[in-house]
Amino acid sequence: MLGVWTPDQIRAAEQQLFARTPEPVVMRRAAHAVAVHTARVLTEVTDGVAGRRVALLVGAGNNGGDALWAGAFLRRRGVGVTAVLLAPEKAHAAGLAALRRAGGRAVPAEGASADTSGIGAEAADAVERADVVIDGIVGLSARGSLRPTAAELVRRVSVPVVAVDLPSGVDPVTGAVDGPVVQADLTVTFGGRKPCHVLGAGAVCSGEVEVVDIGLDDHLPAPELRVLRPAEIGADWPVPGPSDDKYSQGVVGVAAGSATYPGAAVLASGAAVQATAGMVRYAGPAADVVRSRWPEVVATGSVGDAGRVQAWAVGPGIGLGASGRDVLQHVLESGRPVCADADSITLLANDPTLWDARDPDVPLVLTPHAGEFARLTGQELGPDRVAAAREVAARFDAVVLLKGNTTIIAAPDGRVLVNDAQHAWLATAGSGDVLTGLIGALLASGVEPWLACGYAAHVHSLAADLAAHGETDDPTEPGAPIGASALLEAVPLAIRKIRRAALA
Ligand SMILES: NC(=O)C1=CN([C@@H]2O[C@H](COP(=O)(O)OP(=O)(O)OC[C@H]3O[C@@H](n4cnc5c(N)ncnc54)[C@H](O)[C@@H]3O)[C@@H](O)[C@H]2O)[C@@H](O)CC1
Ligand SMILES: [K+]
Repeated sequence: MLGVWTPDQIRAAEQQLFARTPEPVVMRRAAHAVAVHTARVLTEVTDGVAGRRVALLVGAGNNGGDALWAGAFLRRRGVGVTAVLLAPEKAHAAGLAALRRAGGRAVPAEGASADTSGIGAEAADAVERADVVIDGIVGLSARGSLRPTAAELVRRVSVPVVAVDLPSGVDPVTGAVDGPVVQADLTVTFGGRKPCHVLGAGAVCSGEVEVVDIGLDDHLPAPELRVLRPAEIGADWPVPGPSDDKYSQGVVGVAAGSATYPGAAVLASGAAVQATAGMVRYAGPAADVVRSRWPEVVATGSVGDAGRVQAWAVGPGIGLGASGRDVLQHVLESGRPVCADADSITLLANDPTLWDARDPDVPLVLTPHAGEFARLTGQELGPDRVAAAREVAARFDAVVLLKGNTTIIAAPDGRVLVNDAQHAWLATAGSGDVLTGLIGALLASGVEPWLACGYAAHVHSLAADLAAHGETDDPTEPGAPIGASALLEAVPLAIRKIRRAALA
């Protein structure tokens, strides 16, 4: 797993490091890495380093200091470097001196200009003629989006941007963006990923993220968030072994859909079929439709007749009436792990006595989208989705998978996984039903619920990406919209892909 640490965790570790290694030494390490990566980007876009031009956007703090020192290192490789100072009187003194000693220039961002923007002519010229821009406007101490002068400079950038630590304008803790922001091609960060690199708009604005070792590792506590690597999901994805039979791999029960709306039943059952090789039982009024689409599913009319299962996936399309409530109650009373989605979340929100049906020792997974989350908690979801998911996981003693372009998976003990889809192809009717089936199947196979959600979320978003790109299988090519059936069809491709990653 990749760790993600909050700015507070990083700052505390940094203080411990500074007790042993002086701050300027650490900053030079950080800045040197920025310079090395910028040189790589320069080579990619201009086929060379010496004689190329780099503009540094420099704010008031140490983030700007990193940029200035990176500029000094680039000067040594023959790059023409101009620092554009957003707060000239507050610019990092040692970094600025290092840049000047190395032959770099520094100009104020504001000054007499040819237009009404207030951007000085030299600053405008530096940004517009640069081959690569380094964003050192603001880092870990960022508050809010870019201020007007910085925003105006950033608006003029039309070349690749290397962000120091994080793209300026994103909230370091939540990844939220509510105004002008830097869109980086590459973010060079220090010691470990920060939440803004993996959450929401921040993840998009970060571009590629390079983590540089500056000696913080020994001082970092357990990470606040974690991101699963495809290879580890692939290595752990349940597949049959020589001694397995259909029962030993886990039987999943699917309680979804209705006679009028059988789609949810077909999709959730199909996802369970595609996810693992054991057995899928369907229980509900769409039994005939499910059987005709998925002949391998053992389908019955009601949960009472379903037979033994190792886990239940319940909710999509079961309705909010008495029959849906009965289904949910039966499933919760079964003493088996349950993935409760869609209508079951609303049913739980409408009737809190349903919580009494649950055996507290048996894992429960809740998979709300923002609307269901608000119903369940009685309050709207704010920008800090991680804190919200963690709080609700603890409150309901359940694993909470909060849906969105960035999926947050919180366990009751506070562990949080993040899955950033990096695309929006999953925004299609029925995709949630597929996710429910995937999670149910993994629970039945005995995968720990928090990980089961992480595995399912990853395969779900990967399958959508593969389906959208069809035969090209190339995410840099334009994709085409998909429906949930195409998503479902791509699930085996996605599983093969992560299993292949595990072999590499
Ligand atoms: N934490 C670490 O381990 C290390 C941190 N380093 C660098 O230090 C940075 C943090 O430095 P600082 O704490 O000095 O803070 P920043 O450089 O992030 O911010 C400096 C100042 O900018 C102002 N500011 C906040 N939001 C703003 C906005 N939206 N627009 C304009 N100005 C804004 C604030 O008043 C703040 O004091 C990191 O991001 C990283 O680049 C590195 O030098 C190496 C080690
Ligand atoms: K920055």
